[in-house]
Amino acid sequence: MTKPQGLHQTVYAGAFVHSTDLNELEICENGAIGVDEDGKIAFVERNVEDLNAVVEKHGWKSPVLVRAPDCGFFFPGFIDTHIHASQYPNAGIFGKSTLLDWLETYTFPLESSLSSRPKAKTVYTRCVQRTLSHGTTTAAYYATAHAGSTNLLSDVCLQLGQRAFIGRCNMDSLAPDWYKDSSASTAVDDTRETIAHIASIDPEHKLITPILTPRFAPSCSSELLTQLGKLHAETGLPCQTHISENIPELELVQKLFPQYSSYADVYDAHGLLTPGMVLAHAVYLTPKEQALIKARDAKISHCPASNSSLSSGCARVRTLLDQGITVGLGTDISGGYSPSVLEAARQAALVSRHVAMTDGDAAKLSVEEVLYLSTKGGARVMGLDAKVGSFDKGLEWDAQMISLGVVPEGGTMGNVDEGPVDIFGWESWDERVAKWVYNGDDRNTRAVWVRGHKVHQKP
Ligand SMILES: O=c1[nH]c(=O)c2nc[nH]c2[nH]1
Ligand SMILES: [Zn+2]
Repeated sequence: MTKPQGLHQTVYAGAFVHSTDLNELEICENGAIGVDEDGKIAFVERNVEDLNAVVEKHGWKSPVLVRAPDCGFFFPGFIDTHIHASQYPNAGIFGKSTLLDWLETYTFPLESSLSSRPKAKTVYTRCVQRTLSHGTTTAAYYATAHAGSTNLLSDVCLQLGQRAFIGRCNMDSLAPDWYKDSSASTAVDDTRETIAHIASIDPEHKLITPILTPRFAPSCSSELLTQLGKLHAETGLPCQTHISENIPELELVQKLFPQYSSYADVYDAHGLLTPGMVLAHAVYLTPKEQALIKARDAKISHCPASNSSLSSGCARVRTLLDQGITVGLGTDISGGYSPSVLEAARQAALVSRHVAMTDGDAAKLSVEEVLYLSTKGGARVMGLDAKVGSFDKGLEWDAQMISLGVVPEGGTMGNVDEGPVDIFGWESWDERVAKWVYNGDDRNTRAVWVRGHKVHQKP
């Protein structure tokens, strides 16, 4: 992918909402954001009364104008810091299973079946279309152990215009014979093949970046973790894995890696606990592990819907944030049932209230905080905060246009197709945003852009 083709100077006018900090959401009712031909934000104007004067001030001749709907706003694209594209067909299918039996019963058979390229193409195309339609402009994907199908996922993301991190799943241990890497060295060779493929289709990683992906410690030999640690140091590529998701998994790690002091220490000892590492779940981290993660500046992907679905536990997000650890949100399809980061944000808020029932009110996450985690926090987790996550000059235009339903006078049912959020007109802007967080879905996502390119339009 080279310079975006066919872009015009565009002014996005109307309300915009974005996070400036963990606790702070800027809501600008009359804004104008200018996006240049490279898909970058050239100016952000507030309290705009005369749009022509703004355009003139910036010396723009005849830009394209895109207006937010009357009861709507522009919002940064969501960043899903942990999602298994290969598990998308199983979204919602988990019964009463928990992590280790869920992997055996549902997950390995489905992932293994994606050795079929036509099947992988169907699954990946639908997954990317679906997540785009929910406003996900960046996703950190797990594919499968197959290099060929993993490459196909990179192709699909590039073609459909989604910013993505693509990881071939490394697993040479404790998995069925019919679905695992035959050795550490074949696993690394296959991973190198996926890195080379991305270099051939997007050499500058403008949209697609490889991400090293040891599935989790129990499914990797020490030799494989060592080799991936070396590859991480050699290439500087980011890395993702799972950590401390449920109790039997912790016991398994203790059994398999008795020489290490903790789960986090296993990754650390293999050169994998670095600023480029994204650790999903982190439900049962000890204070010592949290301190180690903070010291190494590794990042955490909070996956609340998955943690509830597989009855894994409740991650202590407030504690992690208070330690200064960088946290983002993950849908974790298909441990999680929904491809929507908005749903993950809602679940993060609700799970934090369950935590508050035992730990106290300070654990509660606000609307502002969960929206931060789903955008700017996610960008920091993925090392993208100089590119995306908010509406600041110089960042790329990864954005979604949200519309909320306006209830007509008399309350007729005329416009229920506008989506599940009913705005009566007397709500403050803060309240409108809160209603979107707790009730909204993809029907409210009217259009989505990545690097200035429109990648989804509600039909
Ligand atoms: O939520 C999860 N999904 C997975 O696919 C997986 N593999 C190991 N551990 C895991 N956790
Ligand atoms: Zn996962």
